[in-house]
Amino acid sequence: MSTLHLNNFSDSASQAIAASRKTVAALHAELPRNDLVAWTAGNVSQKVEFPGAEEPVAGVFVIKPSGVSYDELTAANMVVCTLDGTKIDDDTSIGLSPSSDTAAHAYVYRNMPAVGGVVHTHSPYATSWAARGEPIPCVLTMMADEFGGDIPIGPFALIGDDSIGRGIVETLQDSRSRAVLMDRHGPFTIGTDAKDAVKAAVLCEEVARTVHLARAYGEPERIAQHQIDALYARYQNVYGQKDNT
Ligand SMILES: O=C(CO)[C@@H](O)[C@H](O)COP(=O)(O)O
Repeated sequence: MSTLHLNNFSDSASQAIAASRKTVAALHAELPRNDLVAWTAGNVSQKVEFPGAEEPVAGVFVIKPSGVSYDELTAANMVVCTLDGTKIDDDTSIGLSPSSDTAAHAYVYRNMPAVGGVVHTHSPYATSWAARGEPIPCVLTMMADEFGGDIPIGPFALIGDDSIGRGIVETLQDSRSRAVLMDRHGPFTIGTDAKDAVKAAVLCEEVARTVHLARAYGEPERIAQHQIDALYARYQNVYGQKDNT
């Protein structure tokens, strides 16, 4: 744990961290609710950036503690880490370790500045594609909309250091996809914030399941590239509500 304490941040930064802890705790409930995880095997994080120079670090991220039941997750036991993955003194117990995927989340935040949220699950259909080391081909309009093409496979990597994070960044940095299936491991998704990354995790599992079911009756055909491009452009720019605030 670093010697940095929550008290070292300004009131506005502390409030932003507190709001993120609340958000991230609540979003973890979406993982079991959408059948994306077994037991405690999945995690959500969100980055909090401090644009001014007055804070002790440029940013932190909030992530769940490792191996704690989703029912027991609250804002108060969300762990706060600096962007190198070190837990700060966040008023949680000194023995409460962050998720075992913390180094992977930290690497993504350090190397993909536009990413504000990261999610990892072992959702069963997406993980079955990962187990085969097979990308999910873009055979559904929802895939073109949300992922802009195939959902790629990332390299095989061991948990515990930067390896998984490096694999995620290498695979997604030049891709439109917000999901990567780490080889023989499972999906990691990214978003502008934690909610956006959770949405990508839910939709990744949905398309993994649907394409799997379709393949029981034959090989579905990939959508033509120009149609994928048109679908992606429309969905990214027109779909949903405009934020007028
Ligand atoms: O891949 C694995 C375990 O097989 C990890 O992703 C863990 O399942 C994450 O659990 P937490 O440490 O986040 O509770």
